[in-house]
Parts: sequence; C-alpha cells; structure tokens
Amino acid sequence: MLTTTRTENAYELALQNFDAAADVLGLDNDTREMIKFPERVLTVSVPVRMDDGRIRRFEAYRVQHSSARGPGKGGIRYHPQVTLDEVKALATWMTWKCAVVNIPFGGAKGGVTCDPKHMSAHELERLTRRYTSAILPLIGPEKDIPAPDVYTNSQTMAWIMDTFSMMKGYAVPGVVTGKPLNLGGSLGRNEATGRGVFYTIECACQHLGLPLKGASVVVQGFGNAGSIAAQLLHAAGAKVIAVNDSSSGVYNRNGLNIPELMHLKSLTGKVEGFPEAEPITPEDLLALECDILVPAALENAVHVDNAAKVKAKVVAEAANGPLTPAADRVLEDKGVFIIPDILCNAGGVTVSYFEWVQDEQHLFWQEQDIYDRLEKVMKIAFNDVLKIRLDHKVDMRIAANMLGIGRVADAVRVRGIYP
Ligand SMILES: NC(=O)C1=CN([C@@H]2O[C@H](COP(=O)(O)OP(=O)(O)OC[C@H]3O[C@@H](n4cnc5c(N)ncnc54)[C@H](O)[C@@H]3O)[C@@H](O)[C@H]2O)C=CC1
Ligand SMILES: O=C(O)CCC(=O)C(=O)O
Repeated sequence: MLTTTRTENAYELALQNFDAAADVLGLDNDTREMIKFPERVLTVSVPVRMDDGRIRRFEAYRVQHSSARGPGKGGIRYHPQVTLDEVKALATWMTWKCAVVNIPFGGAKGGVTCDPKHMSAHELERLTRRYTSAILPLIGPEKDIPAPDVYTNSQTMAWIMDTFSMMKGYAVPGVVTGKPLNLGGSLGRNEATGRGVFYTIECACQHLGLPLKGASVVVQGFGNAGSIAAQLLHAAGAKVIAVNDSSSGVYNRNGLNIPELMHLKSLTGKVEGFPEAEPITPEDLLALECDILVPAALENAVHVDNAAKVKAKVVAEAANGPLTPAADRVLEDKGVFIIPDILCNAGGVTVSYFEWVQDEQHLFWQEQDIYDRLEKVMKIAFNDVLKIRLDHKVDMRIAANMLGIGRVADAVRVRGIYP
C-alpha cells in the first residue's frame, strides 16, 4: 500500500489560502466573518450490520460551507483517512470552486471514515443507505446535492437517490448528481472532471507556448479524474510516461498506451503488471523529468519535503488540495505554472450542475452539447483567473481564490444580513 503525506491539516491550509486571497482583495473583517467558515456541520454515527452478522459503527460527516450563491454542492468520500477537518476543507474549496466557474451553487462535502476496499457490495449499500438517512434532513435538490468523490461512484449515488426517494414517497433524481444514466444521470458526467482538467491544460499550454502534442505527462492517481485526463492527453498527442495508483506505479519514457492501461485497471483494479513498462515508486514518479504533472489522488501529495524534486513545467491539480502552501512557494520560485484545484478540477461540478438542470427540467441534452458547454465554461474561468493573475501580479492559486471569494463576498453583500 502506498502512502501519501497527509500530516498537514487540510482545513488549516484552506483557511490560509482564504486569508492570502482575502488580503489581496482587501476584504473587510465583517465579510470575512460571514463567508470564511462552514454554515453547518453534521457528524453522524452510522451503524452497519456487516456480512459476519456483527454491527460496526462508522463516523461520517456532511458539511455545508456556504449557501450564499445557491444550494450546497459537493461529493461524498469513502476513505479510511477521512476526518471532519478534511471534509470541512473540501466543503470550503467547493464554495470557491462553484463561484470560479460561476455556477449557482454553494459548497458542501461529505465523508465516511471507512475502508471500502475491504467491504462487500452489500456492506457498502447498507452503509450508504444508513448514512443517507442520517444526513437526510440536510440534503435535497434545493438544499444540498451530493455527488461522487474518492471511492464512491454512480452506484453509490443510485443508493442515495433511492433511499431519499423512499423517504419522500416519489422519485427525486435531483437529490444527487453523478447518477447512472437510466436514473437521470447526465451524459459526460463520468468524464467531466478529467475533461475539465484537459481543457485547463490546453489553455495553460497555449498561454505558455508549450505544444501539447509531444509534451510529457505524469499522472499521480489513476482513478476517475486521473485516468480520463490521461486518456484525453494521450488522444491529443501528449506522451503519458508514468501513472500510479494506491498500490503501484508504471513508467515508460516513450509513453504508455493509456486506453490499454485503462482496460487493465478496469479488469484488475490496478495498473501493476502493465506490459512494456517498469515499476516506479511514488517518490520517483513525482520527481520525473516531464512537462506536465497531474496530481489526481489526495491532499498534500506535494509538500515541503518533496516539492524541490518536482521537475514539471506545469502542475495541473486534478485532485483537491494536492499541494501544500509550502510546496506552492517552492514551485512558484522554480517558475512552475500551477493550475489550481478550484479551477483545474471544476469540470466535474460543472457537469453536475448540467445534470441537476436536466433533472429539474426533465429534459436531457446530447453529449456534444454538454462537452461544448463544459469547454466554454472552463475556458472562460481559466481566462478570468489568468487576467486576475496578470492584473494583480499574483500566483494562479491566489487569483482563482480571489475570483471565487470575490463572487461569494459580492453575493452576501447584496443579500445583506438579517436582523
Ligand atoms: N470524481 C470527481 O468528479 C472529482 C474528483 N476530484 C478529486 O480528484 C481526486 C481523485 O478523485 P477520483 O478520481 O474521483 O477518485 P477515484 O476513487 O476514482 O480514484 C482515486 C485514485 O487515486 C488512487 N490513489 C489513492 N491514494 C493514492 C496515492 N497515495 N498515490 C497514488 N494514487 C492514489 C486510487 O488508487 C485511485 O486510482 C480527489 O482529490 C477528488 O476529490 C475533484 C473534482 C471532482
Ligand atoms: O460534482 C459535484 O457535485 C462535486 C464534485 C466534487 O466533489 C469536487 O469537485 O470536489
């Protein structure tokens, strides 16, 4: 089992990022008080009957960070290292992310501290249904709309939708996004995060004068976000030279055949054993000579101790929070162009927004329509962030946070405070 350095508290890092952007924006203290912290935090105990007949209790969370611009929106993570502070950080980032791509949602996130790799499908279903019942008062199409995140998927969303609908007495597809297509899911949602990552990399390459065709790429984390980004980069003529997952990594300096690697991963759940590739450790993978590094796993992958070893020209944050602020500074000093998470991986929530709109209208769109709309949203957001970077001479992360935080601040100012 590979390990990541997850010792830094993600929520403290999220607050540091907020302050850095709020300072440049010159945000007054009253507005900071109103928008910085989560609006609602729920911790629940989820008892589950395991297959051996025993009851096990899981700790789980749903955090609503902001409803200033619309209902809460954000995924649900199943992972052994989920903590309340991690979920608070992820919910905070969702608020700024939705504002960066200018969709009418606030930010929320959920998590269950569990090890889904060591649970059966029946145990996962019982866990999901009981967790849904526990957070039921908080969620709904007008209130807070969950979606998949690490180690959850369209099946998890189907169970949530079914449990919520059973309680209401009628089908409520708009309570979650990332659903199976036959339950009101959207074409393109499964690919949306990786596709959004790809569009922002295209924009960055154009800005930097770096040809994407022939560019060398390294991807850390070969799940939903990482594998689709790798697939699109490969199809665009980039050379994906290394990828890894939680158990192993593979490297070929002439480029990996990504469609075949995806096939292997779908069959075995691993990238290990891919022919015509050599194994690579997580540390060596991050330190590879390459043009573009895509961290697509978990928080704090690049930190103060390994940042200096990164040799990429562009870092595209498909994951949430993969770089600590200390790593940011090291990479900025080296002249690395960073596409920050709240911009880079916003394609997922953007197509979730399209899914929610389609569910609410009961009218479904063509795949190409979704891709065209997504491309437009991502490219406008990239250019908005780049303009702030150039106008204010700040790095891309501060610029993205300024855009997101500024829009949320405007919303609360206009809404006012009562009483
Ligand atoms: N799925 C989505 O729509 C979105 C996901 N994200 C973020 O993208 C990141 C990945 O999420 P998904 O792809 O959805 O999850 P996933 O569950 O589909 O895949 C996660 C992948 O990361 C790998 N992994 C886990 N720990 C690792 C480690 N220490 N080193 C290397 N690989 C490791 C796993 O083996 C798996 O292949 C997360 O940070 C998530 O919050 C962000 C926006 C939307
Ligand atoms: O699709 C969504 O609603 C949220 C995706 C998500 O959790 C994220 O962007 O981190």
